[in-house]
Amino acid sequence: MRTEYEGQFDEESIAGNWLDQFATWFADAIEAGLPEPNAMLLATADADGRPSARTVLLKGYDQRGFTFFTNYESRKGRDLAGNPRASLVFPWYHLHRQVIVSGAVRKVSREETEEYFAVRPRGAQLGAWASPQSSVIGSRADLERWWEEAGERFGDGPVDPPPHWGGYLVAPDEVEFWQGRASRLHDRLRFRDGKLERLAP
Ligand SMILES: Cc1cc2nc3c(=O)[nH]c(=O)nc-3n(C[C@H](O)[C@H](O)[C@H](O)COP(=O)(O)O)c2cc1C
Ligand SMILES: Cc1ncc(COP(=O)(O)O)c(CN)c1O
Repeated sequence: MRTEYEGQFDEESIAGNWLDQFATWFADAIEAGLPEPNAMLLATADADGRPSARTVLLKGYDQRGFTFFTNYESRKGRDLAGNPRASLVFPWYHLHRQVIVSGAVRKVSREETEEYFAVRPRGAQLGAWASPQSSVIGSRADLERWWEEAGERFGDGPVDPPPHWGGYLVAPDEVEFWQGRASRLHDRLRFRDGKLERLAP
C-alpha cells in the first residue's frame, strides 16, 4: 500500500498559536465527516518507563490544553500517577494530517468532572461505577451484574461520578501539525515555547 499525499501548509497559512491552528484543523476533521474526529491516541509510560497507548475521546480543549475523562485507577491512571506526562496523537489519516501533543498531565477540578459526568447518558454513568477499568474480571456476566447493581443503588435519583473517575488535562509543551505532501516531503510545523519551528519529514 502506498498513498501519495497532497496538501498545502506553511508558515504563512498556519495560525499564530497552537490553539487557533488546532481549532481550524479540528473543524476541518468534523466538516470532512471523519468517524470519531475527537478520538485521539493517548500514550503514557509507567514510573519505570514502560509505555502503553490507547484511544480516548477529546472532550474539551482551550488555552490550558486537552481534556479527556477516564478511570483514575485504570492502567493509564496508574501510569499518570507515577509519571504525569503524556503524548496525544490525532490520527486524521483521511485528511493526510496528524496532530501530536506532548506535555504534563493533571486532573481537572472535581467541578469540571461533575459538570461533564452529568451530561453522559445514564447507562454510561452506571458503567463508570460498574467497571473496574483495566482489571482482569471473571466474565461478561459479572460486569453486567455490577452494572445492574449500580442501577439499583441509584434508583431513580441522579448518578454522581465515582471518586475514581474524572478528567485529565494534558497541558502541551509542544504541539506539532503534520500535513502529508508529495514524495514524503511532508510539512511538520511545531509550536514549542511559543515559537514556531519546522521539522524535517
Ligand atoms: C474510539 C474510542 C474511544 C475511547 N474513549 C475512551 C475515553 O474517552 N475514556 C476511556 O477511559 N476509555 C476510552 N476508550 C477505551 C480505551 O481505549 C481503553 O480501552 C480503556 O480506557 C482502558 O485503557 P487502559 O487499560 O490503558 O487504562 C475508547 C476506545 C475507543 C476505541
Ligand atoms: C470506557 C469509556 N469511558 C469513557 C469514554 C468517554 O466517552 P463518553 O463520556 O462519551 O462515554 C469512552 C468512550 N468510548 C469509553 O469507552
